[in-house]
Amino acid sequence: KGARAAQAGSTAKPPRTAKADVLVLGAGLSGLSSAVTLQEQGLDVQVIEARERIGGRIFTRFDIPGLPEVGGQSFGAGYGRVMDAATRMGLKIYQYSEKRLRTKFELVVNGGLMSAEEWAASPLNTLPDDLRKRMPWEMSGVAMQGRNPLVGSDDWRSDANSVYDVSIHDFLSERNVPEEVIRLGFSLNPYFGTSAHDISAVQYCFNQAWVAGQAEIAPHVYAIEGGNQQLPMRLAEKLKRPVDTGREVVSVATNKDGVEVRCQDGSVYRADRVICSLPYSVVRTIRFDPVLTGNHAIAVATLPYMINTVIFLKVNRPFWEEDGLSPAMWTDGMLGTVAAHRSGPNEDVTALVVNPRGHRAAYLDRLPREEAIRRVIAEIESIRPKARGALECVGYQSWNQDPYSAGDWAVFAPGQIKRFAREIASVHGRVHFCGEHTAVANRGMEGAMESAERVAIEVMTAG
Ligand SMILES: Cc1cc2nc3c(=O)[nH]c(=O)nc-3n(C[C@H](O)[C@H](O)[C@H](O)COP(=O)(O)OP(=O)(O)OC[C@H]3O[C@@H](n4cnc5c(N)ncnc54)[C@H](O)[C@@H]3O)c2cc1C
Repeated sequence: KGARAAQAGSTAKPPRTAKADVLVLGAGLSGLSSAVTLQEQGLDVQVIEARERIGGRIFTRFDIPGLPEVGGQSFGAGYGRVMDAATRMGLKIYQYSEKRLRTKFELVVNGGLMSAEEWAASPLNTLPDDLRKRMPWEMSGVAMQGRNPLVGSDDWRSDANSVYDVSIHDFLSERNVPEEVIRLGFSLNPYFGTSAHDISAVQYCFNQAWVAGQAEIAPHVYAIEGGNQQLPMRLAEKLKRPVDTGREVVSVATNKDGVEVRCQDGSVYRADRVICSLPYSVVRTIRFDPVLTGNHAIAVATLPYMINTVIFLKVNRPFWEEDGLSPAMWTDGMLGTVAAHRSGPNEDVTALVVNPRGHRAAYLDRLPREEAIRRVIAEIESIRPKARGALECVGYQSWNQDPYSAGDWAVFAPGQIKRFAREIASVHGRVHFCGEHTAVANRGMEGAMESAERVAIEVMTAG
């Protein structure tokens, strides 16, 4: 409890007692969006939030030049709900420039830089002959090409597709995709899970179908001017009752009169209905009375969350101009990927964003923070000697170590989609569930908004 309070930066406010029609747990995008909708329908809504900050997994570092995003970065042309909400909140959407998106990766294998030609000829490259000239980061696309059985992005939960609910490794292996293609594409810098073995093929197929659908509308990527976190902040400003921050929910009890929610600091809230928007990685630490049951309980207890860390390194000298290479790197080591953050009118590179995922992020999590930072900078300096003395850590977010997310986005292990995807947001008496993990046809921020819409209708139509 102490550690959580310290992480939340909570300022020992006195405990509160309050009552509302609807209590929303969590002031991320899904919780706030459902709260605003229900308020528009005339309900009295109170949102409570553990952190002192609004926005959850949308987190803009307003204090770092260039306003880098620590969480939700960007969105595609099919993010209708996000775009509509941003416009309604008076925010401006801009299109990422080509320059910002297309920073060329340098390849780092075994701790050393390799050009495309060197990679093609390297004994470390054990790809089949026809793929030797392709780069490792292309392998997930190569493997999935022409092999996605999903028709659209909303049929991933159907009975017909449950036969593909095996690991992405087994799915591809059965289709004769070579081991090395699978390893490079799905186990080194995985977008989902920690390796090709612990993630459902349907998860990847769903994502691929969804991304393709976005690109079909328009092949562009967007963000909110001045930082994505402004969207949840503006939504919060619309609420008649201010969001109660620094209140960490520890129990949810339902009786014949309604629901009682208790917080770690002793605050007690009562309401007719509760919307729980917290990630299941956190919900599983909360006491429910009566307890959750069936496949919903299994989902809450076991749904895995991505291990993902975002590290911002301020660049005091453009060392890449000295070694003539791109600042961005794809590595097969501890750093994961290193992206170049561009800001300012000329879109100069002002920071490197190191993004280890899966086992590599978990490894860094096990080190004391100072040591992790030291090793990350030392690793870059070893790969790029001209970077010596040029880097300074200005932000370090391990989403896995953060007690209020306990991971990044939700992912499905093999067999879990078939087992519980359709019951993942079952109504528990007077308690309703939303959040990106419960979305059906979308992912990320748009998934959070989609789930908010569904849960608001659920509450409005409840007896
Ligand atoms: C590194 C990263 C990159 C991403 N990139 C993208 C992207 O490019 N595009 C995209 O669409 N999406 C992206 N996402 C995902 C997107 O940010 C999330 O899907 C979305 O913000 C989730 O919203 P939510 O409301 O479901 O959950 P959350 O934002 O997590 O909201 C839940 C809220 O509950 C609060 N809470 C937790 N525990 C308690 C408790 N015990 N008591 C009270 N409150 C509690 C949390 O503090 C939080 O505010 C990214 C996420 C991360 C982390």
